[in-house]
Amino acid sequence: MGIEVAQVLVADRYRLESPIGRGAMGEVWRATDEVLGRPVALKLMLGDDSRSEAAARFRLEGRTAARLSHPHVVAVFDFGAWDNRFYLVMELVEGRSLAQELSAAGRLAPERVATIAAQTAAGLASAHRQGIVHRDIKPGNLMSDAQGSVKLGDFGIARFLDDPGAALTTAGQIVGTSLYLAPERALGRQAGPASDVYSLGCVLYQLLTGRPPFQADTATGTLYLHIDTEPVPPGRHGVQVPAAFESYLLGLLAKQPEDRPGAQEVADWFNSGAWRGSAPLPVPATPAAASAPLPEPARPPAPASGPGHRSVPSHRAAPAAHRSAAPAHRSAPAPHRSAGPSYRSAAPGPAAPAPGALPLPEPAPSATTYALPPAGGRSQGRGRRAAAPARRPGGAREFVRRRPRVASAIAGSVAFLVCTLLGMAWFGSDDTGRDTPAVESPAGLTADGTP
Ligand SMILES: Nc1ncnc2c1ncn2[C@@H]1O[C@H](COP(=O)(O)OP(=O)(O)OP(=O)(O)O)[C@@H](O)[C@H]1O
Repeated sequence: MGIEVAQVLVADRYRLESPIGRGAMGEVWRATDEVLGRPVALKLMLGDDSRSEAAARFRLEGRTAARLSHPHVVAVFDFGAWDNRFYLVMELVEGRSLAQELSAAGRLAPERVATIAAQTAAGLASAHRQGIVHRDIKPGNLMSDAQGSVKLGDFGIARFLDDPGAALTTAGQIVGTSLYLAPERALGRQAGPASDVYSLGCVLYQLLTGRPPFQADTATGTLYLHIDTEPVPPGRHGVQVPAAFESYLLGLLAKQPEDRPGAQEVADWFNSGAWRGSAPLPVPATPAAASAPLPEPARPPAPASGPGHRSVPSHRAAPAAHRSAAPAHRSAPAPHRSAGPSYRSAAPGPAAPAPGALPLPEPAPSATTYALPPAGGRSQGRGRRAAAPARRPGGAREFVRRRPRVASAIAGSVAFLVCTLLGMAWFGSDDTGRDTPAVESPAGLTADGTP
């Protein structure tokens, strides 16, 4: 469905020059705006069904990007229909995507990744301030211009926080790329700004190490890894990354959205140069963290498990992994961030040397829609089994810390039950008690323990 003849004039204004590339929804052309006499990028929707999801994505992308004006967001100039197809006219980014940059280099030096982090986070923060969640942060959607400046593009599956209905997500489906999908989204919850920050963390991790933090051999398996497996610290992949950079990066990958810094905070931190710090960021005490063994690498998971395997990501799953393994600051409570000191307090130090050449990373898949496995299903054992080793025993204390109200309600119920039983025992010898109706405990059990 490509344009066969170049030099086509779209909407009497945009002259198509040469194709740049093609994504799932459209083909992007280098074109000239004949009215303003400037080069532009023109995305032409594939197919001609203006009622299709692609059309909705196109409209959404136009509407979304039109709200934004930021040096690190690809500007959108125009949107319309021509020859039964929608088109979107954008700022032409003369350069390449970070996916291409990564493919060429294998992995990028910390200095470059820090610059990318600061710029992308700044672009993201501007979207978040407008109430827009991008939802598809990945290397292919980050473009680098001739000066190496990064621009965030492709708002085709973005979501307006004030208009959830605008998101192109069918109930029970998750839109995005599994390699970069935040745990809360893998669990079927709505994306928020923190979900973008998590995705950015995945991208930065991949740029530094040449591999994404989580990857199984199926998309669903990857989702489970996001939910309950701790990322391997980048340094353990043989990459020389300043300690402050590494621990901050792991903070972006916190399982709980509230434990991640905001996009503007990320931009400020990287801009400050704090990432060069040679000491890890101060963290709250989690004794097991420093010496914890490496979690199971997020690599080819074990074969599918048999019946009875719990395949549905439960909301309890994430905290279980959250409290395990390496990056201790992940367990920091939210105020840790809002007060601002910890992530930024590491003094700038000498930059680590750039890593040498390494094997090429695996190509990133394109945006995909996933359906969550049905509750109680058992077909997704592969990723789940790979994820399982990340769980650690001894979660009661952490549960109390994270869910104090639930914990105190449980404790109250138990105390009530114990008192009731003690009372029964105390007065049990009295025969008058035989006519007393059974007392029902909060747990729904009678005093003699029968339902
Ligand atoms: N404004 C732009 N300037 C220059 N190149 C662009 C621009 N927008 C997109 N491209 C390039 O055009 C190609 C296709 O982009 P497009 O956004 O359609 O798809 P994608 O992001 O690669 O995949 P998908 O949309 O399926 O996730 C990519 O190589 C991208 O880098």
